[in-house]
Amino acid sequence: MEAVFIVVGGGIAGVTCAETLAFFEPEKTIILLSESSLIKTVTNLLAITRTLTKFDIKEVQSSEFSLKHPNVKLIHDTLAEVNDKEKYIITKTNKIIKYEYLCLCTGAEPKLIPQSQDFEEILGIRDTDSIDTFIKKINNAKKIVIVGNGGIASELAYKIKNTEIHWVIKDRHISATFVDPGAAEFFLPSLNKDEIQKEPVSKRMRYQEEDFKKSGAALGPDWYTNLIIRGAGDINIPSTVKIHYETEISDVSRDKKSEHPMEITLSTGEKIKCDIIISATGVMAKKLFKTKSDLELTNLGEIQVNEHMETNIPYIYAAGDVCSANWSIAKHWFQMKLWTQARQMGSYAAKCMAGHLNKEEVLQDFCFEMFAHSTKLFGHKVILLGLFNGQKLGTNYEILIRMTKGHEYIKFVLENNKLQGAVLIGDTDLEEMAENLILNQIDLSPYGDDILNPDIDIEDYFD
Ligand SMILES: Cc1cc2nc3c(=O)[nH]c(=O)nc-3n(C[C@H](O)[C@H](O)[C@H](O)COP(=O)(O)OP(=O)(O)OC[C@H]3O[C@@H](n4cnc5c(N)ncnc54)[C@H](O)[C@@H]3O)c2cc1C
Ligand SMILES: NC(=O)C1=CN([C@@H]2O[C@H](COP(=O)(O)OP(=O)(O)OC[C@H]3O[C@@H](n4cnc5c(N)ncnc54)[C@H](OP(=O)(O)O)[C@@H]3O)[C@@H](O)[C@H]2O)C=CC1
Repeated sequence: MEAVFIVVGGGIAGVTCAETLAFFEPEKTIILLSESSLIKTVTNLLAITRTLTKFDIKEVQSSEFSLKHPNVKLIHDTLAEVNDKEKYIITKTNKIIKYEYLCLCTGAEPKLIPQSQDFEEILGIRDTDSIDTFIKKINNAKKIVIVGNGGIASELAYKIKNTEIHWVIKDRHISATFVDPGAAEFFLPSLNKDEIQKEPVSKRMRYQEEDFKKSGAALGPDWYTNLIIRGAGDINIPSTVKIHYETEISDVSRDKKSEHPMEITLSTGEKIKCDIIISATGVMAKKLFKTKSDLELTNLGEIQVNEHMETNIPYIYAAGDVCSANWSIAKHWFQMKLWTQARQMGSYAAKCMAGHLNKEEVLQDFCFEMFAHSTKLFGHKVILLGLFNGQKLGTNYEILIRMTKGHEYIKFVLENNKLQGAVLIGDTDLEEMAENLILNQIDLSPYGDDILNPDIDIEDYFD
């Protein structure tokens, strides 16, 4: 078997890469090697600003995907080996497929706390398989521990019902991978769920893959939208979330006879009994295949790519969570393992491969000029732009904040009176202006603190 392009991985990076190739190279053969038969694609893509997009995620069967992209052949298999000398791959079922260009989009997997090796009660969340296991276990749990302080921990602490939750974090404030202490303070009231949630008792999964191998692609944004995550506690008693700040799990033990069989010991010495432990402690690149030549990796095992998403091995590209941007990056951009970036990288890698094939120069995509992330945390709309937490700025920056409890939290990060980043929580309607100010580096000294004065329409200044 042979193809001009082989894309490995059925996550958003791989699927977008294959779709983009299908668009630019409709006459060429493209193979998408995917472990699962459900394909997640993006629909209703809408640009909110130059760098922010809004979209829906749609799951389609492979047959539907093939109908839409007739020159993409879907193969359900696992990449086992790449012979980059003779340019072919070998799959787990011993298929040999020749390629001209190969793009590795094999994603990542949860990086669990070390004690997970000894206890099956320590769970990670990544794909539909892992969420199935989690739902089954949590349905019987009255007391749980969540460890980690990023996106997944924040979502779970907010979303889980009818359970006593102990949230163990290393930092002084919640959701530290995304926000500063001020924004964390803004979020805290949303965690105290003093009302009983009046949601339907249905436990329908958003992602139904009953007949297929489920493991694979990361769940991605809105994964819990139609998912009721309930523990075994009294339905009439709301969840409680106790946050254990500035501490880590130093030990885990099990006593099967106890009402709550697991016990964790924190670095502070405190002991907590619980039924399950969720380790939401980040991800590590998934690279379980062999290559003839050595792929250049970071010390975290991510595949290094240059400004054209090319690895060090000729004709092999990589995109999404598995890769690390190893180019001279723009001042206001940095990599985070996010859905949007995986999609952008997949699409850009496809353009680069097509450009390489046709000997055309491809300019780097504009999306790598400025970091932009739109999400929802604790029920609030959150937009993060540029160096939103003063990343890369050392101590030489100023912060302007405007906050209305329960309504909005706006933070501008300025260096030499120029906007470097922004946190916009709530319906602020400031994303377009903030984006322009960051991209154009307009001198804001004439406006002073008025830039965040709610009585002044800042946009008038720039008309
Ligand atoms: C619970 C959860 C919620 C999230 N929420 C958000 C959010 O709200 N916003 C956001 O921006 N990001 C979010 N993310 C992160 C986002 O989902 C990921 O960054 C993104 O999906 C990564 O896409 P990817 O295609 O690079 O990798 P993956 O989705 O991991 O896909 C990799 C694919 O490669 C396949 N694969 C691996 N090895 C092989 C092999 N050897 N052969 C064949 N196939 C292979 C895997 O099966 C998988 O299908 C969330 C992640 C999780 C887990
Ligand atoms: N709304 C969104 O945009 C969402 C995005 N995601 C993405 O999905 C991926 C997985 O999410 P998640 O697992 O939350 O990963 P994140 O990388 O977001 O967060 C991991 C957190 O765990 C902490 N941590 C790491 N190791 C330990 C340890 N041994 N003990 C205690 N804490 C530890 C990290 O702290 P430190 O950084 O100090 O090491 C960090 O606070 C990420 O790429 C994330 O960005 C997930 C859900 C929602």
